[in-house]
Amino acid sequence: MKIAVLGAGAWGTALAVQACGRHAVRLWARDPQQAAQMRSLRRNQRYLKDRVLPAALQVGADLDAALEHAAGGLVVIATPMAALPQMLAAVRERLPAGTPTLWLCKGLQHGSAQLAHEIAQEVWPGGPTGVLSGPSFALEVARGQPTALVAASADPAVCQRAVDAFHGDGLRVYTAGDVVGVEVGGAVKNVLAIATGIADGMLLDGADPATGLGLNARAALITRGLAEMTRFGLALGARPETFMGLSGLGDLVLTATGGLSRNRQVGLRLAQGQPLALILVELGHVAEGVHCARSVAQRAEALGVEMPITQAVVRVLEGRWSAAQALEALMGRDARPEH
Ligand SMILES: NC(=O)c1ccc[n+]([C@@H]2O[C@H](COP(=O)([O-])OP(=O)(O)OC[C@H]3O[C@@H](n4cnc5c(N)ncnc54)[C@H](O)[C@@H]3O)[C@@H](O)[C@H]2O)c1
Ligand SMILES: O=P(O)(O)OC[C@H](O)CO
Repeated sequence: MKIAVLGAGAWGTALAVQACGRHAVRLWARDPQQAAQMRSLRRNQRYLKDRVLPAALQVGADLDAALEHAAGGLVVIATPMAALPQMLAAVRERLPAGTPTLWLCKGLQHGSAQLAHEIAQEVWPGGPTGVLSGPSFALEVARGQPTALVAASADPAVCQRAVDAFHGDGLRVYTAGDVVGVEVGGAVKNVLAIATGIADGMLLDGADPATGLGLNARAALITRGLAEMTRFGLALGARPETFMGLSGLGDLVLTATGGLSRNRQVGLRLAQGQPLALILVELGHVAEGVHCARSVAQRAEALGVEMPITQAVVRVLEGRWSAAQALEALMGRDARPEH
């Protein structure tokens, strides 16, 4: 199969590397200098430097050439959420016959608070599109470590194309029809990973500094966070079982506890009092939870869905609350039934 991966960050590079053993893969980088460096060094020095790029992987900065390569095969959009509308518009314009297209980004659009498939409905109504999500640190996939993903689309043929492209060689790709649920899980887990990072980074008198507020607190945040994610998703029309799957509980556990998570790292450093702007510059990668926390909170409020952990993360990110104030607010809430 001919595949174009649009976006040469950590995740796009990892999936391109994984697929190029069996398919003709072309990886598009928006920066011509980065593309040239990747071709000469056979490494993505900026975003995924630990993995040598296989000789078979084509890398370039010509978007037309990448899309032409993928005609009739598969397009994978691996940019952050912010670039999704322009990427979808490019695919629609340059591949008018319609080539199955998946996005990997996890978030809500800043401002409109739209999920990815809602953007696609506007930009490319009826296009053969879907989402590929699930618990997956790029570095582990690039190294060939076992990973399970889920491809969701209203069109089963798009899910099948994702399976044909990526299933095998250490990757399992499950399929689903619940696009809303899969996208909500991917977006909200990033906000919750910031929350657990904050909790794990806080210092409490008499507690082990290595575990911050403690392991009890971390488990409580993950569980109550899952309840928030599920409430929000159900209000948007998702199916409850999706939140027990790879893109819900699976990705939440990975991102909230895994040291490789950028969103968790943001939380850990916020708890130490570091300024957000500095954290983001030093991170050098996108942390989607930072960009979408406010959108999740706004959309939940409009739907009448209570998301106190998300609200607390928004206030800490905006500098309106310290980590200690967020803890006080969450622990001070009235008692209530669990379900
Ligand atoms: N890294 C992971 O492990 C991982 C896993 C699953 C999903 N994701 C999601 O995939 C998306 C990309 O993550 P990443 O880790 O590759 O990010 P990254 O920060 O490593 O790289 C982002 C890439 O997107 C490019 N980019 C940024 N703005 C762009 C624009 N306007 N137009 C075109 N390209 C643009 C950058 O040049 C860079 O190549 C995010 O939504 C992330 O949540 C990441
Ligand atoms: O590093 P993060 O926090 O962006 O998370 C990466 C992936 O989404 C984990 O599945």
